[in-house]
Amino acid sequence: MKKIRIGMLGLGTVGSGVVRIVEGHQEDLQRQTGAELVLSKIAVRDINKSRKVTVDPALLTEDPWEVINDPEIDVIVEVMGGVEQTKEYILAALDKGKQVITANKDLIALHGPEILAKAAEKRCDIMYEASVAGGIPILRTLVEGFSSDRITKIVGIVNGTTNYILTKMTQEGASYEDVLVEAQRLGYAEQDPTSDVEGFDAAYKMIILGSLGFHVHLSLNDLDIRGISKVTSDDIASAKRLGYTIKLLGIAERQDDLISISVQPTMVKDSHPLASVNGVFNAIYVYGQAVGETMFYGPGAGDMPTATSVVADLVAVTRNLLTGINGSRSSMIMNEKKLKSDEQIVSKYFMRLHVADKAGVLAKITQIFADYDISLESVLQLPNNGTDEQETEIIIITHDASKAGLNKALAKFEEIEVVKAVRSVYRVEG
Ligand SMILES: NC(=O)C1=CN([C@@H]2O[C@H](COP(=O)(O)OP(=O)(O)OC[C@H]3O[C@@H](n4cnc5c(N)ncnc54)[C@H](OP(=O)(O)O)[C@@H]3O)[C@@H](O)[C@H]2O)C=CC1
Ligand SMILES: N[C@@H](CC=O)C(=O)O
Ligand code: NA
Repeated sequence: MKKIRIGMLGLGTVGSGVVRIVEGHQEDLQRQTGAELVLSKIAVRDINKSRKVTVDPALLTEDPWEVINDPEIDVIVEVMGGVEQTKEYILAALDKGKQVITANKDLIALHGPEILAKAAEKRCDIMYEASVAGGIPILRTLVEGFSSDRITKIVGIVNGTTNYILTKMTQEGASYEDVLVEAQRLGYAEQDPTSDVEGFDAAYKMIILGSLGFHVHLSLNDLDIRGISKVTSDDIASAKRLGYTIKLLGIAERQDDLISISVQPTMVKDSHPLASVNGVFNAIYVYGQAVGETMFYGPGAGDMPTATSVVADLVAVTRNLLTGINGSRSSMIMNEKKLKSDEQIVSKYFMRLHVADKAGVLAKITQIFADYDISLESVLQLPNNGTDEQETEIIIITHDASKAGLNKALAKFEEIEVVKAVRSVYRVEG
């Protein structure tokens, strides 16, 4: 039986899962591919570190170039993270005609076009199913399952760490800091968890989803990005009171070839299926012109779910190696990218305003909204909590409004004396 030799970069959370699956499911994998999958070399930072899996110490090296330059190795599995240096390793591996599998969304989102071009030039596979939504086979679904349709909207909970934090804050009143530490311990968070909580990890994943779904090269500058670090327990309580749940949503839309894409904490109506996606689970809603609404659900992070996707790529690459068709998917004709302006981005919004508690205040506020063509769905004045009888809070949900109009109204609130503070603003979905 033909042997396919695998060189790994990284043996942490995901890498350990890959070793477990390749070893534990070897017989099934052989039956499916017709080849033996052999782990040949593994680069780590510290070969003396204790590991979650047992591997032959002779396989380990602290020099990734030893893996890349090994002429026996057919496939590089990159599960170490990092961007610039890692890009160098991957480009070098492709240059040597090796197939590449990666779980690295930062790398693909930031340097995808260059890496894909190199893979196409060398007729090599570059596969990255694990980079988006851990265990959900969403990239293959977008590229293959939806190849007959025109995708118009992708809405996703695509970061497990923040969904885990928001769920614990909502259901148990847990503190943001405590839950973040727990998510790190469980292997969900990135090496630098700022990427999770400030929305960058989700943004990288939305860039990948949007690029594959709409056939354009999206980049970081195309997104509005807001994370969850400023979501307060008061916001969560207000959402609950009105029948909403706060979720960090990535939203990519295409309308007449105009695209908008963002990542932001969003008020999701409790009746919407995304509102009940909890814990480390992810879900991606895909709207296609022909198919209508579809939703894909599963674990978004963690060792075994993520490794499932890596090894599925390994099966696909192995099959391609045996039939000699590697690289056939690396080139795709891309559309010209046209982004919506702020006037064209339309949504409902929720906001909490801290205002003076006196006659005429509400009239002033609604007039400002009217000046910018924003009509209101509901206005709720909270009972004064007694700490300051001169001031109170109102909660507003708008009808569909342009982002430009909303920003102008918010700037106006800064100027008028009766609005003491804009406490929070959220997009509303569902
Ligand atoms: N954790 C998750 O749930 C998911 C992670 N990912 C992505 O998978 C990748 C890996 O994540 P994860 O497994 O969590 O990360 P870990 O930090 O758990 O593992 C990283 C591994 O890479 C090794 N490594 C790091 N830098 C180097 C280097 N310069 N040279 C050699 N080895 C190096 C580390 O070595 P050592 O062990 O010696 O320190 C470690 O084995 C990242 O790109 C991440 O974004 C994607 C989906 C889900
Ligand atoms: N840190 C990421 C890991 C998977 O991509 C997450 O929390 O989703
Ligand atoms: Na996936």
